[in-house]
Amino acid sequence: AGKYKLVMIRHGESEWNKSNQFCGWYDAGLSEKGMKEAQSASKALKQAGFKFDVAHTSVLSRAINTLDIILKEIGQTDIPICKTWRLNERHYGGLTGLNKAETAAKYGEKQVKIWRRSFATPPPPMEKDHPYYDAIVNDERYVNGPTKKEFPMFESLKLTIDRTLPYWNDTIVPQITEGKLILISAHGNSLRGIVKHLDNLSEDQIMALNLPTGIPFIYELDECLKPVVSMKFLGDEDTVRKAMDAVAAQGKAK
Ligand SMILES: Cc1ccc(S(=O)(=O)Nc2cc3c(c(O)c2O)C(=O)c2ccccc2C3=O)cc1
Repeated sequence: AGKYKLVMIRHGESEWNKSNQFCGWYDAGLSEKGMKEAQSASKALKQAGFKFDVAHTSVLSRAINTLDIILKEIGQTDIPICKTWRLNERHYGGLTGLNKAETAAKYGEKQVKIWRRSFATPPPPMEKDHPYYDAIVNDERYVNGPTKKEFPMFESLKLTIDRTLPYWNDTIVPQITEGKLILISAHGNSLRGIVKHLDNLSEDQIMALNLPTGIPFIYELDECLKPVVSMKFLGDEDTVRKAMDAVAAQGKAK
């Protein structure tokens, strides 16, 4: 068993996941299904009996609401919650709001394939005339950052990881080494940054990994924060098996 434990969860399905649109920094809410996923995650966490000291999440409602549902269910709504843009989902730039058909129609299948397979190729920027430009850029939830200079108009997976890891190293790691039990409720791509770093995964390996939504997973770390237990899913037998099969299958997907 490791010296330190850490629990993470990718938020449940959002209204825009359901309609298969690039969500990114648009503040879509959880769908009914997404709320149910958070509820069942709560039961698994309650079962496990974790006593969290602090929680970290993004500034987007779908991750915050997932965390709130969990903390209510396990009766730990009194712990500090740290919200940071650095745990936000990847910013999909000009693709924000587009669905699969619109993306292919606008940019072509070839370009979609390139984007899909690349670690450092960014999507087109979100221009000032984008329907969600003002709502996102002027949102007061960003008063504590990013700065005007840092505010992304698009992100590759590489750029997303590069802005998530400083928060992991500078804020979360010190709390772990102080012995705090931490819960992180975040997004597919910001959690990829943490998992890639912890398990020292390659760019291809992390791109092949799609974390399941709404299923908590544990890392146990040794005194050097090296994982002795990686991505241990929590839940009933069926949920855990499905999650492990899904993650394993993707790893093989070419
Ligand atoms: C909203 C949506 C569009 C396209 C698809 S897809 O079936 O073509 N699969 C797909 C597509 C992409 C991606 C993807 O993972 C994927 O499975 C991306 O990661 C991606 C990243 C930056 C720009 C564009 C893409 C991207 O088009 C799924 C969902």
